[in-house]
Amino acid sequence: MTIKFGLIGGGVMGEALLSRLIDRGIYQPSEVIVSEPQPSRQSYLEQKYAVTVTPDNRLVFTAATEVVFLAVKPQVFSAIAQELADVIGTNSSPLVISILAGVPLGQLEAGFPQLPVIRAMPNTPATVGAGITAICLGAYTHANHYQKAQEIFAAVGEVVEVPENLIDAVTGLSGSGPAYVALMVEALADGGVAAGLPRAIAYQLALSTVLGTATLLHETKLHPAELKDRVTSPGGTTIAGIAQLEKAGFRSALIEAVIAATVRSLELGK
Ligand SMILES: NC(=O)C1=CN([C@@H]2O[C@H](COP(=O)(O)OP(=O)(O)OC[C@H]3O[C@@H](n4cnc5c(N)ncnc54)[C@H](OP(=O)(O)O)[C@@H]3O)[C@@H](O)[C@H]2O)C=CC1
Ligand SMILES: O=C(O)[C@@H]1CCC=N1
Repeated sequence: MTIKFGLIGGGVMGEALLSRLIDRGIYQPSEVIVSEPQPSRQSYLEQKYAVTVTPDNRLVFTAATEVVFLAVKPQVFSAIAQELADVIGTNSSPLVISILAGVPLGQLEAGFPQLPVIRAMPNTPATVGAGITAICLGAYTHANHYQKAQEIFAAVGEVVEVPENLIDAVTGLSGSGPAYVALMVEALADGGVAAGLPRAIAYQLALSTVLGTATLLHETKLHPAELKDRVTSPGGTTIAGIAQLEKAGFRSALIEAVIAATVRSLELGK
């Protein structure tokens, strides 16, 4: 069968995408080739997904007819672009999709001259199909490339299109955001333990509270401030907790976290 989808970098995000694309039948395992340097990781991916795995990025690039998906760390992008330089144009001009934080379309298009390129920023809930991905389109893309990227990222959650000048902010918010939320769940559970709850129950309560609140906001479209007001009884427990959060700069900490991650994303592209 023809190899249609090539994945360069079979790490956390590469595997998240790969597993859902195969699960959803968007690509058959026989249509996929993955390059990955680590032998233990190679055999893991080969056994789990029945795809072809190789250490050879050039082979992936030349074999894939539809899409080459870049899921390596931004720091190795230049080395990979150099490694692929003389095979670009020797295959069927695949759509290149990059999820590399910070690496701008300009650099991607310089690395893959004349090829359609899409820069994207997914997030780790993609692993369970609950991700959100922002995409921006390069200069050589057409409607069919946009549709292909939509199809691929819809397999792992929601998709939004943004102009490229917003993608670093997307990275600071939803790309990095799962770590902030995980930290919050952990800290809430710690608070429960400090207040006397057993660890397992504290964790269950913390996780369910975050999940339930997100579902409630999502389904009712309530404004977060409105939900906060509904929980907060006059002279009650919640306002006592909120006063403490405000004293500790909770909102400001989150705002500054998103800004710092956005700035770091911009730095990664320099
Ligand atoms: N993690 C996240 O939440 C998100 C990450 N991203 C972006 O996704 C990209 C990948 O991140 P993530 O999956 O977390 O990172 P990982 O380190 O888990 O995955 C990168 C993979 O690429 C492999 N690799 C390293 N060098 C090469 C090479 N020269 N050729 C081929 N493969 C190579 C690594 O192997 P080895 O381990 O042996 O070095 C590893 O398996 C990054 O650019 C990141 O900015 C985007 C959105 C969210
Ligand atoms: O931390 C990072 O750089 C990557 C990009 C977004 C999430 N993880």
